Amino acid sequence: MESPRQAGGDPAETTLVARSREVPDVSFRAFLAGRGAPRVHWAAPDGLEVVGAGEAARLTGEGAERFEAIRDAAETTFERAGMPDGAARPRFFGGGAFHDDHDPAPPWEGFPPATFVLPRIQLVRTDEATHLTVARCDGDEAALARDLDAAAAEIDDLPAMRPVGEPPGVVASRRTTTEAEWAAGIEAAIERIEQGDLRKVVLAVALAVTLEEEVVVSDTLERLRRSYPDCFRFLIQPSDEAGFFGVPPERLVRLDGDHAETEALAGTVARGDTPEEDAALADSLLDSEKLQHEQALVAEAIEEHLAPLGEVTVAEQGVRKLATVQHLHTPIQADLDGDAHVLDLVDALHPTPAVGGLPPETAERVIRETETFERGWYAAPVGWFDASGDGEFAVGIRSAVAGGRRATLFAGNGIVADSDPAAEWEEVGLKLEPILAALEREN
Ligand SMILES: C=C(O[C@H]1C=CC=C(C(=O)O)[C@@H]1O)C(=O)O
Repeated sequence: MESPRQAGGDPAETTLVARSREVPDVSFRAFLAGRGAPRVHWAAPDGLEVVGAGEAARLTGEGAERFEAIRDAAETTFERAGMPDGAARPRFFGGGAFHDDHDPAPPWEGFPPATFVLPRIQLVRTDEATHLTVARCDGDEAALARDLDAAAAEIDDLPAMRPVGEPPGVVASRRTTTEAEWAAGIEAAIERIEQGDLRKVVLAVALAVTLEEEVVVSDTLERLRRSYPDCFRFLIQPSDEAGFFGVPPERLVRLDGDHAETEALAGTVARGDTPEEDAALADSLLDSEKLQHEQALVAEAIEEHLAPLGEVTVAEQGVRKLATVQHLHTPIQADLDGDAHVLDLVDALHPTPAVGGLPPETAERVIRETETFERGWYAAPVGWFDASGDGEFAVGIRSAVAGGRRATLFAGNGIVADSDPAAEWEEVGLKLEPILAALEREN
């Protein structure tokens, strides 16, 4: 495995310093628009919203131990740091690819198997206040004080609101898998399930979209806020060429001290056109043996992975309603026995059978053999961690990678013994629809 790298040199030889101050609330998209890559945007359903730009430190890892290596390097980076705490504390933002041996070929240029950036400038909004935090990795406190003054002056000049521009418009869109290939893949997976060497696999499609004009990814994300109000929103933009963004309804894990929260989200039906139809569809979701099985495998696997780490509590199952689909949803919590870093939990949980399958190794092999596109960071962990190892990660679904006049959207479905290829083809369409709509112009 390649060892993790840090901008500015070896983590052991850098001194991270950071400083913060409260600032007036400004438009986070205006902040992003005025700065080059790398850029990040993170918004969680609990109200935390962060934008960051520039790179005080970057950690990159490869191979099966990519997250462990990043955790170790981050601990060294933070060891000698003098830093703000509370909401304004510096955070590393990033994630990894679905497969740990990912090769960053197009459209994934700039997205290695795992990478995290600690931004030079970070703006954090909570329910209470907005804070500006600046960071450097050369230990130069005097320069840091000047950075903070300069960044605060720039923030002062930003507008409180920024209108969302026109969508780029869609010229053409094409699934990179034909319906016949899709059906053949599903039938082959079902055969393996019937033979007994596979229990479930999540197979996905990519939708390649050609845009009329260059996409402004942060505006696209803002448009999606309306269709996905209670979801995560993220943007990871390592270069000006491409940004990975999404509105995942699914938390991979959140760690706060020794308390971890996650969830099993799987099993899908459409939304109804009327409240009655919607409720009937929700009932059919709850009553479906197939969909209950699909989700139970996810809940059981999560429980199994967390059980050795502490006491696990599984809450009651409910229905999670989104713009075009509704899912079975079970919140899961764990009170951990020992000290853990959120990246340890990411490592233990990814990929859950909501995006991979069971047994995990067989499912990953089937995914590689069947899918006709590169998953890249789709369906993989994306989020942040701080100096104490706390953090939060979403599962990078309901997502796309976009830059210039090109976007690639992704969506996948859990396949079990009684899956029907035609119904599954339609279901991926429902999952792709909101992001596609955020790129389209109204006629
Ligand atoms: C893999 C995806 O969704 C997962 C999460 C919820 C429901 C799913 C399903 O019903 O198949 C998937 O497991 C995706 O949106 O790309």
